[in-house]
Amino acid sequence: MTSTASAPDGATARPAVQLTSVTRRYGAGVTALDAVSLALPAGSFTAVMGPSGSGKSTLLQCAAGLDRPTSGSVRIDGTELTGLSERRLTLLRRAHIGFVFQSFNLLPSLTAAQNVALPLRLSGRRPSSARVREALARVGLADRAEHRPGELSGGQQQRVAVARALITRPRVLFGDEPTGALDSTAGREVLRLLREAVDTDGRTVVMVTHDPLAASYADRVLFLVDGRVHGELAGAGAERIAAHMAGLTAGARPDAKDSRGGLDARREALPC
Ligand SMILES: Nc1ncnc2c1ncn2[C@@H]1O[C@H](COP(=O)(O)OP(=O)(O)OP(=O)(O)O)[C@@H](O)[C@H]1O
Repeated sequence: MTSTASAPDGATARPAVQLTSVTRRYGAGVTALDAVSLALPAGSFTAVMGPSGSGKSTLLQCAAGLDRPTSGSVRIDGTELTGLSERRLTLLRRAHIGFVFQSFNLLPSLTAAQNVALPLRLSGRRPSSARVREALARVGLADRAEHRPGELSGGQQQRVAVARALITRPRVLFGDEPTGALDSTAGREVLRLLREAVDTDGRTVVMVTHDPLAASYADRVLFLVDGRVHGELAGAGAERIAAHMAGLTAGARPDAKDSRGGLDARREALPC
């Protein structure tokens, strides 16, 4: 199944993320992704849901260039990832991709400011302290710049991770269960920041989640079952998303296409 959507403003644009017939096999027996095709417009927020083992993390890892598909094509903003050398792939990831993990992945010996500056330093750039301060202020942590991760709450650490992921102004921000280790208040704050990155800065966000409430922050939810895209919801609230998930895990196949009110016009399918 090819899953596509129009750009939020209705204009036809090059997708920020495009997978064409991506298959990822592990050994002979496991097909984690099975010929997945999708196109995510720039400036969109997509959530990926599905039962455990359905291939969500594999999809994210392949789309972000952290894993290589067995076959198929992955493009970020038009650049083909498959076939790039490790070095070119690393450079592309540093320049164009941000990643937020469930477990924050901050370096414990560095301050919040140093953690946020790290991606730019790894790219050989020397970030100005003003830019780092601004990134921390954006996530509400201007006064915590000199604190180390161990001195911050989980929610604060994840907000540092969001600032770190956004400081390079990436084309695409991938989140693998970014709220999975947080309480609901801290999780909402992180989701608000992701939403703001899309709405204010035009970033593209792709987030794996098990939580229907988290998924409801997205413009669109893609559902995976057995390594295949198995429908989507656009502009749906948490209840509707939860009902859809319940149908999937119960083996039912609810109507895949759904949308709500004013969002309809922005969800027209495009050729992939
Ligand atoms: N390195 C690996 N070696 C072998 N099989 C793997 C490997 N990584 C993932 N798999 C298998 O691929 C399938 C998809 O895994 P994946 O982690 O992408 O699923 P998921 O939907 O993210 O699951 P969960 O919600 O439980 O995190 C599973 O059957 C898993 O066991």
